[in-house]
Amino acid sequence: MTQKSPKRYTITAALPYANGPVHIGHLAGVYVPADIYARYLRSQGRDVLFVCGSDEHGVPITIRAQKEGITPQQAVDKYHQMIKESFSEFGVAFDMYARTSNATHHQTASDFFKQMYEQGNFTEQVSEQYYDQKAGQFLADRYIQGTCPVCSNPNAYGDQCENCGSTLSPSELINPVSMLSGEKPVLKETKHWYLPLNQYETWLREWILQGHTEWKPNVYGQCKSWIEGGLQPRPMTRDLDWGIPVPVPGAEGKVLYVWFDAPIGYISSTKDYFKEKVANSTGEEWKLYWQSEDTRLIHFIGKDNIVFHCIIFPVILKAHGGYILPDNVPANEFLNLEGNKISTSRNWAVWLHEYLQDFPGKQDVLRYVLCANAPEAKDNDFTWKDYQNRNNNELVANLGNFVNRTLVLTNKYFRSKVPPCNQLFDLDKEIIAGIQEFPGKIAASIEAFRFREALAHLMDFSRLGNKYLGDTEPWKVIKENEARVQTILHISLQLTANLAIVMEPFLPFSAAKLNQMLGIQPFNWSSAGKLDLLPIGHSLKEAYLLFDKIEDAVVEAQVQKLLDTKKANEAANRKVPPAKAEVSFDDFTKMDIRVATILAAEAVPKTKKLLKLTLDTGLDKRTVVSGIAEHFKPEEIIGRQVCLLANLAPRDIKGIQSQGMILMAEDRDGSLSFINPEKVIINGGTVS
Ligand SMILES: Nc1ncnc2c1ncn2[C@@H]1O[C@H](COP(=O)(O)OP(=O)(O)OP(=O)(O)O)[C@@H](O)[C@H]1O
Ligand SMILES: [Zn+2]
Repeated sequence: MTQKSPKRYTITAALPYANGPVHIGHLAGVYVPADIYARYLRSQGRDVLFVCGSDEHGVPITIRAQKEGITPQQAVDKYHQMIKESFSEFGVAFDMYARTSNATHHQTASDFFKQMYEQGNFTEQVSEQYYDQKAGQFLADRYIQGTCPVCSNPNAYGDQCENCGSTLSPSELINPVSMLSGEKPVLKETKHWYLPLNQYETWLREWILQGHTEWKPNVYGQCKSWIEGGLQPRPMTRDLDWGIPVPVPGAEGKVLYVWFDAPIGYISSTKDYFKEKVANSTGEEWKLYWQSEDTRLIHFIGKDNIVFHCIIFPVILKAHGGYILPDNVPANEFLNLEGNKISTSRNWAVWLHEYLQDFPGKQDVLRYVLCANAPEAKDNDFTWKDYQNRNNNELVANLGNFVNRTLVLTNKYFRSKVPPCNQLFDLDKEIIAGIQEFPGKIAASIEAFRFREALAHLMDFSRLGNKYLGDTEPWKVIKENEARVQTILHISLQLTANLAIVMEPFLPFSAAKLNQMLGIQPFNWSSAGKLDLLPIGHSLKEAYLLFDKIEDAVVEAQVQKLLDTKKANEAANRKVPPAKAEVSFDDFTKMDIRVATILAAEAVPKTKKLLKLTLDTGLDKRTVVSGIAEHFKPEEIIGRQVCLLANLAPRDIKGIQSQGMILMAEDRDGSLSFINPEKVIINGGTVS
């Protein structure tokens, strides 16, 4: 049950997997909402610990390392550093960003497992698994390739066929082959430790289905379908050499399942925080954030992590004992990019580190767009056009415009000193009521994890300010009634100072700039709604624009980058042409294929594709017209040896008689390559 006023908050954001950089899907799904929530609670003066770190174990890391010819540790070092830096530059204000390959985590996860083992929380089960005798190693599903039983794709993996999308198990693959050695793997018995989820079904029903009806419908619905679908025991160990060794007898060569150790990473990260960042830590403070009933634990994740955070990790915590359980898991659905699923392997993403490079100083624009369009209830699409529109029409035209007009007019009429508030009319009282009400509305939406709604209220708050200036027209009134303008700008300035408070969780960089222009130290949320944040006579600092317009060319360049990716992907996916019908050996021997040398080459006038070649075939000198002009310049190919189909019936091409055809191979991108002997052969040498 949600506690009304917890003493402290532990906020976790999904551990990013360290086999690639962070993209906008991760940000919109997890890190932007988590950061807004943590910043908001801090501004409320609550005791908050916001932890994250890199998830560095598991099979995909070992596969990537093998592909790149480096060790798994080198692979995770590279991405951990990159992810950590880009989060920090983007303003994600973690208290701690740790990593699961470090000593604190290994110890914590290992102790966790050991205690559960000793308490008898696991069941042991022996099963047959594929084993590579040459490599001396059991094979994770991803390490086995074979023919898909569904579509006959020869390169299906042990867990999945990427051609037809079928979920597979290794035993279903036809002709399985180990990706480590290329050998045929054998079945061998292996023992694993299972978490008997089925034994927790009644408890999960009570705890979630009855006790947490307030969870988001997408989260509650997924939990319900998992629980009602019948929970099965899940192995918590793997046969692998990268990870945390299973700390029990008879488990040599086995490591903890990555989804056993990763969520414990939140606890290790908390320990690291006190160890590394708090002077004179007793080493015990982390317990308050994980074991004290008056702490509220919130997990921010994307939808594919729901089962791990709502079912498996809570069962682990419950079985271990002594830990609090998540109070809420406000998981988001997925963000897509320009109509397609974001994908690291297909490079279909806007990468955070590239965005930071391409759009320096524009962290808040991306934070704004990702929150305004967050996939809170259903999958959503990011487009560059929408990014540009939201910047130009909302941040520039609404928020930036109001702040700028207020500051510029105050400078112009009152030499940047906060003017007094004089007689109030109904119009002014409405705005004052707005200043008093909006912060509470925004807060309520944030507390309910409705970040899009909160941001919409924030923009309405600023819109109220713009409307006020539009309705009162201080630039006209100044000529006859300076006292009236004093009041208008006084109220507008108080609204601006309030905006700086409520903006901070969403747009921290802009809030800091605004505070600086206002010449004030940041106020916290308890001051929001007040009408005297800026004292009369207080001097403002120089004003500049909070947001700039983004031009078409800038977003077009980003769209072009994606189009280039699409092209490259299409080329990479181009299939080899299907096999032709069978021919007899006699048919083959009818073809007279020979080595020849190009003596001369010239473009065929009025054509784009054709070159006229003169060849020495050993038998004669002859002319061949070839469609390779788009791939080779005449001067490049003179002197080359080629293979020629010499007895092809002559053909008239653009008025030139072509006597034969040279052989070319086509690559996946459509580029051509000559077929020629590996060493120089006499002209006329036969090919068979
Ligand atoms: N497109 C997306 N939209 C929303 N959330 C996402 C998206 N992609 C990943 N996430 C979430 O981000 C968090 C971290 O993701 P993780 O590092 O595990 O990558 P992933 O899910 O393997 O993504 P990818 O395959 O794109 O690298 C997870 O909670 C995940 O649910
Ligand atoms: Zn298939």
